[in-house]
Amino acid sequence: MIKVENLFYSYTKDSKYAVDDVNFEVAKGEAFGFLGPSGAGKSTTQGILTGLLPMQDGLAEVAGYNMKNPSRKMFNKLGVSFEQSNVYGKLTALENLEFYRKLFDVETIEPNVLLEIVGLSHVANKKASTFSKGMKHRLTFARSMLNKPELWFLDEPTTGLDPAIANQIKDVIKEKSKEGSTIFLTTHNMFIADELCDRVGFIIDGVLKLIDSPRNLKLKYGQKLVDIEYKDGNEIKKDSFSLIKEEERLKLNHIINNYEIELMHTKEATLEEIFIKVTGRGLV
Ligand SMILES: Nc1ncnc2c1ncn2[C@@H]1O[C@H](COP(=O)(O)OP(=O)(O)OP(=O)(O)O)[C@@H](O)[C@H]1O
Repeated sequence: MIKVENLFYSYTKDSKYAVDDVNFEVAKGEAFGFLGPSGAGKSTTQGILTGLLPMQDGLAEVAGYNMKNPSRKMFNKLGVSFEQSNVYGKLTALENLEFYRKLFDVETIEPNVLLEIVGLSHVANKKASTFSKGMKHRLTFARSMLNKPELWFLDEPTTGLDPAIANQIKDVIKEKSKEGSTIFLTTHNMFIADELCDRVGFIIDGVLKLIDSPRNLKLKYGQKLVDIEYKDGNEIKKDSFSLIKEEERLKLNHIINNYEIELMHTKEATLEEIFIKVTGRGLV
């Protein structure tokens, strides 16, 4: 669904690249996450793939269209929900969706249905200018679903939303993913990436450092640890052991056999820890 080869982009049109020789593919039906800190090149890549930024160097194919020469028809297949996306303040939530609906040549979803999904039904007839940032965000998200997109671009889909709404949005994304939509999601939130994505790419300073599934990354880079709390006389002791190192496993066995265990659980490496291991930098 997306094919990117040797993609470069420079805002200054020199050798200072915001996207620096990036290569990846996203298969149909896959949920792919672009993970990186602020300024890594996520939005720039997404901008090129959605036609907001012109192609400079390399190859980018999106939904079968070459981005050197994208066709208007391509937008019938895409859904785009970016943080800075426009909603018209003078129009109501419903009018906004009705307006955008007319831009598509394909079958669209009833705006009222979408407002229900994103929890904005009660303000359907209120002007968008009166909305909070989170509400505008949800309206943009609803707009991005109008044309039942085959390929859905989501930029920080849950940032700035209260936890209940964020969960609702995550559920919608999971549902669409199950139904077979291809998702290209950019975020610096590793929990979102871990929860929603089949594969993630780590990008930093415009360079895509590695791509793999969250599970493989955890197996490859994570060190399985067991945290344990146990009673030693009247004292509660805490310890942490690696399941990989023989010596530590023996110590763990010794504690299990000789002490009363209060609490014990395994701990996986998080994507954030792996990101730091791979790139030497954090996600913020
Ligand atoms: N319009 C612009 N003009 C000049 N430089 C820009 C412009 N937009 C982005 N950049 C630079 O390009 C690089 C990549 O930025 P980009 O916005 O793609 O990062 P990002 O990973 O999306 O960050 P964020 O998570 O903050 O959105 C950064 O060094 C940024 O300063």
